[in-house]
Amino acid sequence: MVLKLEIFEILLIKAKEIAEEINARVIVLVYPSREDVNLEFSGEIVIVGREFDVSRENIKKLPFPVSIGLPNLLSLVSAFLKSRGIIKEGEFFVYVTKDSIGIRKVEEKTMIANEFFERYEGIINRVLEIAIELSIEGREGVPVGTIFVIGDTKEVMKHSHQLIPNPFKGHHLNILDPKVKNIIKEFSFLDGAFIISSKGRIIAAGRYLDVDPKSLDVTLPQGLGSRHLASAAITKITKAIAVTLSESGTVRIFKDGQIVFEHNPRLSFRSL
Ligand SMILES: Nc1ncnc2c1ncn2[C@@H]1O[C@H](COP(=O)(O)OP(=O)(O)OP(=O)(O)O)[C@@H](O)[C@H]1O
Repeated sequence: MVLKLEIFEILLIKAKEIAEEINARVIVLVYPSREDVNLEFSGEIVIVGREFDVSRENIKKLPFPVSIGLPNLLSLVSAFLKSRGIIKEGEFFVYVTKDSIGIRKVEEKTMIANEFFERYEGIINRVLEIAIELSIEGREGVPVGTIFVIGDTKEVMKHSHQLIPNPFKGHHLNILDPKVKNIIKEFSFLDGAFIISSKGRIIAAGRYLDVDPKSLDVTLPQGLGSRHLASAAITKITKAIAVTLSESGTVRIFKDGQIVFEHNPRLSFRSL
C-alpha cells in the first residue's frame, strides 16, 4: 500500500483535529520521527525528545529520557504543563508518538509534584538519565545501586557523614556538564550517596545518611531496604529530593518521605 502522507504526518493532522474538537490547548509530540515538525496549531506544542533544534515560540522542548516509557513520560509532561500553568487539572492534551495517538487528562495528583519542575528540573533530569543508564548497563556489566540527594545541601550535609574520603572535594564538577556523566558512573560502585547542590554541583560521594527512618515515621512498601528508607528519610527531614537506583534496576524519586516516581528501565527498555 502506498501512503500519500507518512504515518506521522497523518497522525499530526488528526492530532490537530482532535485537539480542536475537544478544546485541548496542547499537543505533545513524543520522540517524533522527523525533525521538521510542520504543524500549524494555535495552542502550545510540546516536543519530548533530545535532538530537536526548534525555536518557534509556541514549541517547548522537554528532554526526558525515552527509556522511562510512555506512561511515565506522559506523567512528567502532565506535571510540567500543570506546574507552568499551561493547562489546569481536568483539562486534556493530545499526544502523538511515531505510530500512535492519544488523549490524556491532567490528573489532580500527578506522580511527580509540581516542585519537580520549579526547583531542580534540569538536574533531576540529568540524574534520572544517569540512573537509567546505570540501571540498564550496570557498572562494567555488574548491577549497581546508589543514591543521589539533590538540593538543600547544607541540611543534607548536617545529616550525613563520609564513609570514605570525599573524591569530589575541591573539584568543581557539575552534573549538567556532559563530561561528568562518566565520572559519576565510575564512582557509582561506592557505598553511600552522591550529594548534589541545587545548582548541580557534585558536593560529595560516599556519603552515609545519618537518618532514623523509624523515628521519622517513614514507611515504604515491603521489600525496600535501608538504602530506600534512608533516601525517604532524608527527604522528610530536609527539602532535598532523592533519586535512588536499586541493585534490582528500579529507579525511584523520593520527596517529603514518599516515593513520587518509580520505574524499572530493565523491564521496559524499548523504543517508543
Ligand atoms: N543510611 C544510608 N546512607 C547511605 N547509603 C546507605 C544507607 N543505608 C544503606 N545504604 C546503602 O545501601 C546499600 C544496600 O542496602 P540494602 O540492601 O539494605 O538496601 P535496599 O534498599 O534493599 O537496596 P537495593 O534494592 O539496592 O538492594 C548499602 O550497602 C549501602 O551502600
